[in-house]
Amino acid sequence: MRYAVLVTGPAGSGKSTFCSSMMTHLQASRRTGHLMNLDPAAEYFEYEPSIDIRELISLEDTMNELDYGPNGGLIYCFEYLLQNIDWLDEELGEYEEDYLLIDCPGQIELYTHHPLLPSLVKHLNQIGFRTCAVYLLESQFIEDRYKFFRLYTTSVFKPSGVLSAMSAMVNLEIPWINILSKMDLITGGGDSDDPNAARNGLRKKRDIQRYLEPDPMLLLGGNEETNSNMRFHTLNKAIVQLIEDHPLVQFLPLDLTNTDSLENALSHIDHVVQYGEDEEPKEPKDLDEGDFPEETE
Ligand SMILES: Nc1nc2c(ncn2[C@@H]2O[C@H](COP(=O)(O)OP(=O)(O)OP(=O)(O)O)[C@@H](O)[C@H]2O)c(=O)[nH]1
Repeated sequence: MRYAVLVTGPAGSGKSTFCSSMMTHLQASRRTGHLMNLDPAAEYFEYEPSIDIRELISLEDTMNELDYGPNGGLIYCFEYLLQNIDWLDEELGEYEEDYLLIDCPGQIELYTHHPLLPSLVKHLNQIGFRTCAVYLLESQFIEDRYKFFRLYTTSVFKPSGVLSAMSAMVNLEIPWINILSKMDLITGGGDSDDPNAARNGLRKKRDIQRYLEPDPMLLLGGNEETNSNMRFHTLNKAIVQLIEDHPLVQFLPLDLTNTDSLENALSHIDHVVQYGEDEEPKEPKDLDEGDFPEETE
């Protein structure tokens, strides 16, 4: 059996860094894998991919020759890949390695409502790959609970981290792991001179648990909402209800600077790609109840 992991997530969420850390970790664990780049606009890789869509087609050439913008160009590149799927089959050859890690582009439209990735997954299944996806969301999202949970406004309405993960899951319909990336940036609050820093850090970790299994109750009592449109509020209320009624999205925290955390992510991937998703996902190892102090307020 061959295994493939689609590494997805918004731009800058850490997909390429995750792929290269995972490749290094696989090697250190005496396991093997191959990295495939699916981003026709990628410029630099810390870990050189062995299969690269840019050898078939590049975004820059597409934009120059067809006068497309970056989003239209990306879609064209994916359509071109699917029309020339023999190229991919040839590149994949007889790989029987542990994993094919597929580093995807950062345009979330590709995951949330285009049929292109589902078509690619279907093809991989047909040629004998068991496929799962990881969806990375930056841990900084939890610093703004509105941005994490529901619609928020800049100049336009934008879907939150939870909503975009949810719509990608629904669009792709394959075994799935959501990962909260860049956990090394969650310092735990307070600087090192602060005598309460360690305690604050643990309290912050406790809050994080409410984001790993998204608890929309975190939104109650907030007053950061600035949008005065009643219909916006009503819609957001319905979204909160939806998240509560359908707890589809859960996150695994990942700190790439910590080998145990990487191993934990890899063992989740191993499990999900082989057996599908558990009814009861495993508890993240590094956030046991015992790690947290009693709440005093
Ligand atoms: N501190 C920290 N920084 C990270 C981590 N992962 C990625 N970064 C940084 O975040 C930035 C984006 O990382 P990438 O791996 O290129 O993200 P990406 O999702 O592949 O980006 P696109 O391909 O543009 O969608 C880079 O500056 C990385 O060095 C992490 O775990 N911790």
